[in-house]
Amino acid sequence: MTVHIGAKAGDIAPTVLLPGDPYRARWAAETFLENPRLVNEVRGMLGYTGTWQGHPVTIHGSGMGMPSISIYANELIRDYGAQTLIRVGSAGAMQERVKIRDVVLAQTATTLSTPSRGIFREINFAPSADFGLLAAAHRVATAKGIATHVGNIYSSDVFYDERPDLNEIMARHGVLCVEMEAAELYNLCARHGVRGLAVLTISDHLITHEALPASDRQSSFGEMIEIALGAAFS
Ligand SMILES: O=P(O)(O)O[C@H]1O[C@H](CO)[C@@H](O)[C@H]1O
Ligand SMILES: O=c1cc[nH]c(=O)[nH]1
Repeated sequence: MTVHIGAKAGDIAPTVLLPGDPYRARWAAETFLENPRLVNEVRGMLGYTGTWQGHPVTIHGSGMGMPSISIYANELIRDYGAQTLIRVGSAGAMQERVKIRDVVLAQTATTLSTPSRGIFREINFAPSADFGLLAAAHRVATAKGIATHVGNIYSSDVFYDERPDLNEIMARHGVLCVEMEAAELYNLCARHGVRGLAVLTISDHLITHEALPASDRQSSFGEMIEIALGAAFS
């Protein structure tokens, strides 16, 4: 057990999927895993472990924002030995060609700052996905006929942004979408030498202002879960 995860040693699989929403963790575990069992509910941050095609998998909420995912990713890696961490999250599209419900594979994550800034100081570290996982996710998606966008995303500290000029600059530099956790996940995976990837589904559109309801964000993003699971065990 750790401060934030009540699972016993051995209850967490080496492969962990990390949705921001703990209820998406429950939905994904009940929908995609065989024999899912609840292994954590400290602070309501639900975590389930089961198997997928015979492979042990944990699906655990990360909470919203980089400080929150930092807590869970640190404990999962350092205390439970997680080796592969795949964020499965929602995101807001920043390009017209990226549509609602499209899937984005985050090759890199641009930020203004992350919880790791205190370590990196003058270094503009480039948070990047594990290439093997990224390539596998692209192969799995292509084989399933799911079109994906692959590229740079924006990991923001805020959902309600008072700086529209930042979005304009990001969009002009080809950034595909905005979310709130991937950059710090990539920083931590690099630091600890484990594999990290973010697979995202577009839930909002910053240009058209379309937005999916909370119920869809919780329990209708199956394609990204299938891509994440397929990539983890390719
Ligand atoms: O749907 P999740 O995975 O929580 O991801 C996105 O949704 C939350 C904001 O609504 C942030 O956590 C953002 O990154
Ligand atoms: O961080 C996020 C997540 C979904 N949609 C957004 O606009 N921002």
